[in-house]
Amino acid sequence: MDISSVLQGGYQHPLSRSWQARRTLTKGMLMYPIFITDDPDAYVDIPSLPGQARWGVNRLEGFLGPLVKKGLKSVILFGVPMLCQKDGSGTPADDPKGPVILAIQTLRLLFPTLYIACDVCLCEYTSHGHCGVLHEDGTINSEPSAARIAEVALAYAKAGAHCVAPSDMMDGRIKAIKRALIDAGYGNKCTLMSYSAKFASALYGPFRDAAGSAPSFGDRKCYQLPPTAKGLARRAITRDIAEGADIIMVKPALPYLDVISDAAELAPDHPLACYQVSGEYAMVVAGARAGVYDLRTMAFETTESMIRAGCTLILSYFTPQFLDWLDE
Ligand SMILES: NCc1[nH]cc(CCC(=O)O)c1CC(=O)O
Ligand SMILES: [Zn+2]
Ligand SMILES: [Zn+2]
Repeated sequence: MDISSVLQGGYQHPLSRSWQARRTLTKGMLMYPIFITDDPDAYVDIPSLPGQARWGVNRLEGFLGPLVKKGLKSVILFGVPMLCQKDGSGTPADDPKGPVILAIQTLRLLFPTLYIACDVCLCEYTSHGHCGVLHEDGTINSEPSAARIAEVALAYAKAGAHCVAPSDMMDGRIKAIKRALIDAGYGNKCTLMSYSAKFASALYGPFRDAAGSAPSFGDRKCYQLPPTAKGLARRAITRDIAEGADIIMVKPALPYLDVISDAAELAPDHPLACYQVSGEYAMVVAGARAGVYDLRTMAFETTESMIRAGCTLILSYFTPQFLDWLDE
């Protein structure tokens, strides 16, 4: 064989093959999404998200204690209110007795080393189920939406969140949140992670089921990006950097690896997150159950593809399993 043809043959040992990775998955790269509900003793399985549940605040110690021992470094909280009175501006989102604020305070006390991020959105708390404040005709009213989102983000920062992550997609919200954090003295206490390139995806189904946050009319296509919108995604990433985002996120992950790679090029000096969303997780689990592949192999393959594309942080429902797998 000609020398110039030799490629694989030079790396016959598994260790030398592992050196082909520019970066490998570590526990610190994983952020675990968890659902907090307002019945403090609740533990309710989510059938469309196998292995995931809605948790009451009193259950968090038993749920997360063993994971923190295994090396869990960060979580992102989603509020799932069942008992509250929803309204047009999502008033329960920053209720000081609401599940998210109580969970932040509880987790800070229980696990001093755990990094606590909070999803910030109105859809779980609005009567119409949309992510912002609406005009009378049902269209998004951007300015009051951004102002309201900033109010909620600041309340989470004041409760002790290390990171706020707006997933609403309203224009101008990154600037509004950064301003609100700085003006209230939280500019150097709280990270701002923007769901910058969030696409209108069919893969959010299990999440909406889990969070009870499906819109009561219409869809989210006017504020989430069309799946074909490579250019709009690039503009959103550039805009959010200019508006003060500390971390950029792409969501979903696997069908949008090119966008992750674009983000790595547009924001080379920022941490870059991606969210392997509920439907992606459910697909990987369903395929394994159908015998298409081995679950662990596929979980690693999908996650490593995101790292290869440029991510430094992955929001993953597989986090508890990876804490075991990465020790083996
Ligand atoms: N703003 C709500 C929100 N925040 C995170 C997700 C999706 C997460 C997942 O599917 O795992 C969604 C759903 C949506 O926008 O409809
Ligand atoms: Zn929302
Ligand atoms: Zn959200």
